[in-house]
Amino acid sequence: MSEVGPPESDSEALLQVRDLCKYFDNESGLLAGVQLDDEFPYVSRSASDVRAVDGVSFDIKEGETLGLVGESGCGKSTLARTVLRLLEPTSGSVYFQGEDLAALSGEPLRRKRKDMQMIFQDPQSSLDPRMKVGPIVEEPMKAHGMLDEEGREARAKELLEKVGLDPQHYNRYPHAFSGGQRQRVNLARALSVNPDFIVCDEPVSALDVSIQAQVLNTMEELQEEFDLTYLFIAHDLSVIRHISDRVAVMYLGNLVELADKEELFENPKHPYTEALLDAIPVPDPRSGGRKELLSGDVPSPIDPPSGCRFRTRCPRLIQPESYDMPEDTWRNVVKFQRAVKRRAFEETDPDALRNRYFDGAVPGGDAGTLLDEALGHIERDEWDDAEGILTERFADESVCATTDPAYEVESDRSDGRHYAACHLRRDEAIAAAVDEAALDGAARPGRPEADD
Ligand SMILES: Nc1ncnc2c1ncn2[C@@H]1O[C@H](COP(=O)(O)OP(=O)(O)OP(=O)(O)O)[C@@H](O)[C@H]1O
Repeated sequence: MSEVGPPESDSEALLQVRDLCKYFDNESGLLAGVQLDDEFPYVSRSASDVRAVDGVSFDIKEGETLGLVGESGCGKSTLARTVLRLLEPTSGSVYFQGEDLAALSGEPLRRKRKDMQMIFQDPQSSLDPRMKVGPIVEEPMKAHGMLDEEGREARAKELLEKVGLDPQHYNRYPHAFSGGQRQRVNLARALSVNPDFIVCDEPVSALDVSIQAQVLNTMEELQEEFDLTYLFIAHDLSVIRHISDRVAVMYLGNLVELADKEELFENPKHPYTEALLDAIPVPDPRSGGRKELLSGDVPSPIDPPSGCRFRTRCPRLIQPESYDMPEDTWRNVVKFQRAVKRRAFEETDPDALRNRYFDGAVPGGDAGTLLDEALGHIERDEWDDAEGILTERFADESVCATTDPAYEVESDRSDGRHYAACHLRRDEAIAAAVDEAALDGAARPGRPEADD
C-alpha cells in the first residue's frame, strides 16, 4: 500500500474504506460521564468516548451491492454517515473513485457529494410535507445547478416514472402517497443528480413485508439501468439476502465477517453470524419458529471487550492454552462465569452450584482449584471476588480476549475472499496459505495483499 493515495490493489473498487473510526464524545448527554469525587467540587467529568465505529475496512466494487447487517446500535448508521462525510471521521480514510474524501472540503466536497446520495429509513419524515413531490425530486438538481427549470421538471417526471410512480402525480403532496410510494419518491430524488453510489439506510424496514420486495426489485432494476453501486444497511437478513452481492456483518463497531452473499449464508465462519442466521424465523411452526439468539447483553461501546468484541457472548469462546479441560467442562466454566457476572442466581451452596452448573463435568487440576476458590467466595457472599477469579483467570485468558482476530479463509462457494474475525478460523487461514500478515492479525476486509 502506498503511503499517500488510495490502496491500489483493487481497480474495480468504487469505495475504499480503511481503518475508519468514529467516536462520539459521551459527555454531550445530560450528566453523561459524570462521576462523583471524594474531594470538592465533588463532581468531575470523565472523557469516555462511544466507539461507534472502530477500525472498519472494506471495499465496494463498482456496480455491486454490499449489504451491511447487524443488531440495533452496532454502528451501521454511523458507519454510513461517516463514509459519506456527513460525520467527521475520528480517524481512518475513505477513498471514493480513488479520491481521499478527507482531503476534500468546501465546494469540492459538495460537488463530490452529488455522486454519493443517501436514502433513509423513514420515507415519511424525509419528505417535506409542504412540498409537492415534483419540486422535492428537483431540489437536489437545483442545489447542484443542474438543468434549467423546464429541464428539471422533465427529468423529475421521467424519474417518477422510472421509480414506478405516475408522472401525473408530479403536483401531489407526499401525504397522498403510501409508504412504499414515498420511498420511491426518495429514490427519484436521490437519482435526480445522477449519482454513482447510494447509501441505503434501512430503506424498506418501515414498509409492509409485501411492499418491501417490490421496492427492492425496483432498486435492483434502477441499479442496472443507472449503473449504481449500493451500500445497503438492514437488520433483516432476508432483506439483505434479497438485494446484496456481498455481505458485511457488524458487531459493536467492528466488522466480524465479510463474504459473498451465498458464501456467507451457506457457510458462515463467525459465531455471531451463525447466531444471526439461527435467529431467522422459520416459517414451519412445527420446527419451533425463531431459535434463541444469544445470551447476555451487548456490551457498551464506551468500554468494549478486548480482543474479539463478541467474546463475552460467544457460545464458542476458546479455552485458554494454560488449561486442558474437556470441551464440555470448559463450556460449563464459561456458563458459570457468565452467570456469576450477571448475578443470575441466589444459591450460595457450593455443592448445589456444582450440581446445577457442572453436572459431572467439573474441572480438575488448577482450574478445579480456582473454581473451588470462586465457589468459596460465593458461599461467603463475596460475589465480586468470585467474579474476579472466574473472569480474570478463565474468560480474560482466552486468546479471544488477548488478541484481535482477523483472518482470511478460503471461500467454499465462491471465488471471492472470505474475511472472518474469529480465532477459530486461524488454522483454516493457515491452511489457505494466507500471508503472514494475516496471522499477525493484520488481515482486514478490503486490505490489499501485501505488496512489499
Ligand atoms: N450523536 C451520538 N452521540 C453519542 N452516541 C451516539 C451518537 N450517535 C450514535 N451513537 C451511539 O453509537 C452507537 C452506534 O449507533 P448507530 O445508530 O450507528 O447504530 P445502528 O447499528 O445504526 O443502530 P440502529 O439500527 O438502531 O439505527 C450506539 O451505541 C449509539 O448509541
